[in-house]
Amino acid sequence: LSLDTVREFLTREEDTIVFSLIERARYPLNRPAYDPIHLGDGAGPGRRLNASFAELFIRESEAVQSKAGRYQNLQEIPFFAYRVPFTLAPPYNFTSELYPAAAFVNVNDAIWSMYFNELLPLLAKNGDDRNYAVTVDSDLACLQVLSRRINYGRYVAEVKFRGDQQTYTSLIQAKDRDALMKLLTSEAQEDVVKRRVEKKATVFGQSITSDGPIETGVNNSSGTNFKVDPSVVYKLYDQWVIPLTKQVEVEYLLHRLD
Ligand SMILES: C=C(O[C@@H]1C=C(C(=O)O)C=C[C@H]1O)C(=O)O
Repeated sequence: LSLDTVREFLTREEDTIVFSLIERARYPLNRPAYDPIHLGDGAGPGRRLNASFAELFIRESEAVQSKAGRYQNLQEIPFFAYRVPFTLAPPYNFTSELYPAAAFVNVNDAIWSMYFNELLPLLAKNGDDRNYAVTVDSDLACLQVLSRRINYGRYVAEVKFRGDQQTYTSLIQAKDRDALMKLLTSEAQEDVVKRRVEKKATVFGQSITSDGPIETGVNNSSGTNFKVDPSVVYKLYDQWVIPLTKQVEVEYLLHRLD
């Protein structure tokens, strides 16, 4: 584990993030999939479940993946807690570079509300095609990769801690969040990441034909001809992905000496 290898991991996740956003952007907003489910035949008051179709779909999907051992790998953190035994696959002992007492740190609740309340309205056009299962399956793919990328801040923090144990130790002992945040921040690196991910959205989001040049998109600065608006991807990183990753880094460090 080195700063180069953790940054390579984050760079590769950008590809998965851009493609998962492209998939979600194929479908309209499909609002009813996110409203609390109303059971009943319309004759009586019915029964209002305290969950939406999206939430039930994600919970059930995660439960299957939990049984299959997905969350044995500490890189993966579910949005819901499961007590289902891990029974669908042969046991495999994942090793982890994380400090055990800090490995639990995650910001999945913040990712969940950011995704549904802020990002989704920017990604999907208004409309309802009733294609709810494939739509929320694409939401799940987005949520899983965003969670993996952002909560990977634990690994980034571990590397930074090992690289400068003395300075980090005194700031952790002083519980000085602001100084920790400042020490782990690299504005130059953040700028590289944001510009690269925006460029990936312009490259991956073009329509490819067998003949003729690839559309460069230079005349499409509004983003309307791309499968996902590159400026939305830039904004996603600028406002949410990077700040949340750094929040994970700080929280992890605060538990690094527990
Ligand atoms: C992840 C890192 O830590 C911080 C967060 C970054 C990010 O989320 O992309 C980039 C630079 C740092 O400010 C890093 O240094 O690579």
